Amino acid sequence: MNALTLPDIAAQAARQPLPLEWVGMRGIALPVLIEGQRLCAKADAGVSLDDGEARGIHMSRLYLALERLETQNLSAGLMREVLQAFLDSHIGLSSGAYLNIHTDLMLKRPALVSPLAGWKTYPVTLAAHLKNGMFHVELKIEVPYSSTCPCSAALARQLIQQQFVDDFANKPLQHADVLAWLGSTRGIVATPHSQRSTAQLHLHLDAATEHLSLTDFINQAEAALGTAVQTAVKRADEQAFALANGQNLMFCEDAARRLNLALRRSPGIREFHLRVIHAESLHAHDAVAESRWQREAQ
Ligand SMILES: Nc1nc2c(ncn2[C@@H]2O[C@H](COP(=O)(O)OP(=O)(O)OP(=O)(O)O)[C@@H](O)[C@H]2O)c(=O)[nH]1
Repeated sequence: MNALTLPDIAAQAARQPLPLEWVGMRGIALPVLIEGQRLCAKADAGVSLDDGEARGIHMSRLYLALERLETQNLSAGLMREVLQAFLDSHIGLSSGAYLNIHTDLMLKRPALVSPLAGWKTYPVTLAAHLKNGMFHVELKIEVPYSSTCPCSAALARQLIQQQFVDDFANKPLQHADVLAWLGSTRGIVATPHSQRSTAQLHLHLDAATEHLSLTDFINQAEAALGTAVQTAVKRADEQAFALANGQNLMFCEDAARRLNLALRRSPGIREFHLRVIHAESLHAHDAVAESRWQREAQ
């Protein structure tokens, strides 16, 4: 039997004629290049099946069109090229093409004070579609950070004041005594609660953006929050981190507002939806805030 005699079920007529919105493959293993970094990714590739009479799409054509993602830096333009290849290989069958790339971006981050550095991963999804000639690309990034509760900090300060009143009642204040007291556990009888938190950024990018810098978006988000989680840490770094947390006390609402204001200044974004999740240590549930923004039409 040769290739010409292989049965081609996809070319048959559908038994139950009906168009389908999305047909393709999910979770295709694929090495991709992002900002020069070779990353292990999973791709979802699909097209619409507009011709309800057609039995099936041609999965292998979508699969093979992904090949160019192995050798070229991932960009909006490259994703558009791949989507166009999906459509070109499904003329008469499909008017919409879809491509999602899921990966973990790895960034080496310096310590706050010491000359150390270490790696952090940031889950990333790039989702693009090309439909009736309209191209659309979105980027989802998760950024971990630390948040310290401002209310808890104020309550702790009040207890520290009360302890000071108790310990120094009716005593003349001596600089050395106060300094020693501040350095003792009595000088910090209560501590505010803080928690590892996550910002989920869902960015709708300008379709014309050629240079896609995920690192820039992550850096902007971390700078706005001021309390990025650390990698390699010595005591000097931990002390600097404690200071950063003390200087950036935040409810989830504060974090959402900070990110909103930073991202709307960021070039290349035309719309976003963000969610911050504070995995509370005070509660067994999370504190969550969401925010949206859309650039006004010019
Ligand atoms: N459409 C479709 N194909 C599937 C599915 N599951 C597995 N396949 C297989 O995917 C393989 C590739 O499909 P095609 O791209 O049409 O393969 P082909 O006919 O050899 O390639 P072309 O000549 O380019 O059409 C076939 O062997 C299908 O049986 C499915 O659920 N739907």
